[in-house]
Amino acid sequence: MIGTKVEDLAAGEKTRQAIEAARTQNREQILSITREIETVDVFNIYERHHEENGNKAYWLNHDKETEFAALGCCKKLVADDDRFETIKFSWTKMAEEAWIDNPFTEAGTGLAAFGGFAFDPEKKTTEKWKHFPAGMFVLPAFLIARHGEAYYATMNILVKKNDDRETIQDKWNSLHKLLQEYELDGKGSRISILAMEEQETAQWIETVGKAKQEIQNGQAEKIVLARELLICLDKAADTGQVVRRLQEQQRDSYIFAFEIAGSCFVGATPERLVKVKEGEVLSTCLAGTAPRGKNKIEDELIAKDLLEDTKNRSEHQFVVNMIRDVLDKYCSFIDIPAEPAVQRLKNLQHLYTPVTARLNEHGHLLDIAGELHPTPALGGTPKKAAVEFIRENELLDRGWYGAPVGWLDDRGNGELAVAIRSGLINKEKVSLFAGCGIVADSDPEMEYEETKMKFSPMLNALGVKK
Ligand SMILES: C=C(O[C@H]1C=CC=C(C(=O)O)[C@@H]1O)C(=O)O
Ligand SMILES: [Mg+2]
Repeated sequence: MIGTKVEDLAAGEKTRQAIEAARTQNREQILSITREIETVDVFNIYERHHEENGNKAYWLNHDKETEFAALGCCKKLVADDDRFETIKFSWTKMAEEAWIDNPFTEAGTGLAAFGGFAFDPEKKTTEKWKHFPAGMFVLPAFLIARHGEAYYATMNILVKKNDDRETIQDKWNSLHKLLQEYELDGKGSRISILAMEEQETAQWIETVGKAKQEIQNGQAEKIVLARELLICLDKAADTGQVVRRLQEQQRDSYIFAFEIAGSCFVGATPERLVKVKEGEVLSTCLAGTAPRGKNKIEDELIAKDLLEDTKNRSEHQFVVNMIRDVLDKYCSFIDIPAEPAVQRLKNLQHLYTPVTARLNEHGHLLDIAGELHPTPALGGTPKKAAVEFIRENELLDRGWYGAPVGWLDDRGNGELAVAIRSGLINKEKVSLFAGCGIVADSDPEMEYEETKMKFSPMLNALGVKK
């Protein structure tokens, strides 16, 4: 692994500088070393890695070009108030101060952090989300990454004042060892569901009626309401298996998993919030839903109806308008097609409008994310009124559901997806979440059916057939 021989890393200039700085400044320094490695199974590494009460994360972007296994924790950034700004500030500072030995320019190599945000920091949090704060990004101890056909390993280490070259070489050697150990094939056991319980179905439908009333009274134009499905398994879920099934079944989605002290937030989302790559900005408007047909012709007819349906089109247009307004502040050359297209997923179809733009000089991914979140695909319009309605009326704690998750690197590159089609796994207890956009002419029963479709990807990943 990592070539045929273990490189003498300690001889590197950055290593020397980090050790020297730790001594002279008498404080810990972050040292980050990246090298290209031979082909590995990134997911297998994620699946097999285990640290009691530790952190790990997995990310596979929707076009399958970027894949990360982020293992352990070198440094954790946590934020409460002003969370997007706080994370941006602390991440930028950390990146500036770190000693980074990364010979590659590819976005996502070198120093990169993984994490996300809670949907609404002002909502009272419940016990089950206790490990998922308002904002949290982790600089992993080890990062195994695939960018296209190239594979990289990164070690992030806190160099203390008494550390020497040997300490650093030992840690690098342990990364080698870990990669060798994980070269085995991983297959887990099956899980079965003991009980499944919808949370307050009748009340949920009532809340949809209340949201419609709010809209008819002119307090809001759109409000997204979510509901929760509680599942009890016969044994603690094999979260690796769940991720593996999501990968196999949800081919056009972002696959993510954030495991923190035994709790795992996992999902397969089709919705990009924002991506920045060398100043190029990509965002996605995704709202408006219909089922898949039984065959090609039925699929086409449903898609045509979806494109012509005024209720779904209005749901969608709120998202397009808001994303345009936010990007206008931070970008130039904004390109948004006038009409949506249809995006087909395994279990449903969505109205979809891709957005591209060029980031202005001082704009940052987290500035855009902070203003976009929640877009009217997850919050509503206007944002403030919708979020307040959700806070007061929704009977569940969304935690990280519906909020941005993803990664950031030290050069302003990164990607955040909207964490939908997801669930929180706490051993044998699982909470799945699904929501839908309520507009003036929503039918509560139909909205309920729509959320049912949106549970399918996670139910299938848990091994439940619809
Ligand atoms: C809130 C969810 O979906 C959003 C994204 C796409 C389509 C949506 C809709 O048509 O209602 C929702 O706005 C969810 O899947 O939990
Ligand atoms: Mg909808």
